[in-house]
Amino acid sequence: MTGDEKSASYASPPCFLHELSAEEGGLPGATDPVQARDVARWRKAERNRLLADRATLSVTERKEAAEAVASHLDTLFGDVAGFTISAWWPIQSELDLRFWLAALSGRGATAALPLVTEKHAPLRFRRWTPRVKMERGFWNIPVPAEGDWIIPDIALAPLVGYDAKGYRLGYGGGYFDRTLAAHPEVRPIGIGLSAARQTTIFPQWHDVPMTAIVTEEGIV
Ligand SMILES: Nc1nc2c(c(=O)[nH]1)N(C=O)[C@@H](CNc1ccc(C(=O)N[C@@H](CCC(=O)O)C(=O)O)cc1)CN2
Ligand SMILES: Nc1ncnc2c1ncn2[C@@H]1O[C@H](COP(=O)(O)OP(=O)(O)OP(=O)(O)O)[C@@H](O)[C@H]1O
Repeated sequence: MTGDEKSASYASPPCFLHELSAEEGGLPGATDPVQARDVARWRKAERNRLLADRATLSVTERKEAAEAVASHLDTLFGDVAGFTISAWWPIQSELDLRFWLAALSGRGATAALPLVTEKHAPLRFRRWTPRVKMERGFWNIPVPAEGDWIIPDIALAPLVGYDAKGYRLGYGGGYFDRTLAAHPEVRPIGIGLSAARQTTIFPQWHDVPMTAIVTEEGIV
C-alpha cells in the first residue's frame, strides 16, 4: 500500500477542511476554532501513525535512505561554498545526515544545528562541526553548547509527513513555522521518507510551505 492509501484506511480526514486554507480564500488567523481542533486531532493521529511506520525500517534501510537523500541534496545545491545550512541531530528514527553535514566545512560551507531556547518561540541556530562541544537541550536533543547565533541560508527540516504542495508535518511544536515566519529569507527544504507523503496535511494559516521536499526517491 502507498502512504496515501494507508492514510485513507487508517484515519478519516476532517470535514470542510478545504475552507480553512488561506489559499482557498480563508482569512489568515480567522480559522474556525472547531475546524482547527479537528485538524489538530487529525494531525496528531497521522503523526503517530507515520512515526510508527518509520520506526519499522531497519538500520540498513534508514542508512541507505539517508545516503540517497544526501546525493539528491548535492544535485539540488551544487556548489555549497559560502552557504550556511542547518539540519538536525537525529532522534526517534529520523534520517541521520550528520555525515553530510560534517563534510560541509571541507566544501567551504557552514553547518548549523537548531536550538529551542524558549518554548513556543522561533528556533535559534549555532554553528556545528564534529569537534563542537555538545549539551542536552530541549526534549533532550543534543545541541552545540556554545557559539554565536547564526541564521542559516538553507534550513533542512526533518519531516514526519508532507504533502504535494510542500507543506510539512513535524512533531507538533510549530517551531519550524515560527522560525520561517520570523526569518522569511531562510529557504526551508523538507527531508523525509517518500512513504511520509500525504494527499494533504490540511494547511492552516501558520503553515509555511517548503521550497522543496527531498526524499530517498528524489526531489519533489
Ligand atoms: N532532531 C530534531 N531536532 C529538532 C527538531 C526536530 O524535528 N528534530 N525540531 C524541529 O522543529 C526542533 C524541536 N522540535 C520539537 C517539536 C515539538 C516538541 C514537543 O514538545 N512536542 C509535543 C507535542 C506537541 C503537540 O502535539 O501539541 C510532545 O511531544 O509532547 C519538541 C520538540 C529543534 N530540533
Ligand atoms: N508563526 C506562528 N505563530 C504562532 N503560532 C504558531 C506559528 N506557527 C505555528 N504555530 C502554532 O504551533 C502549533 C503546532 O503547529 P504544527 O502542527 O504545524 O507543528 P509542526 O510543524 O508539526 O511542528 P514542528 O515545526 O515543531 O516540527 C499550532 O497550534 C500553531 O498554532
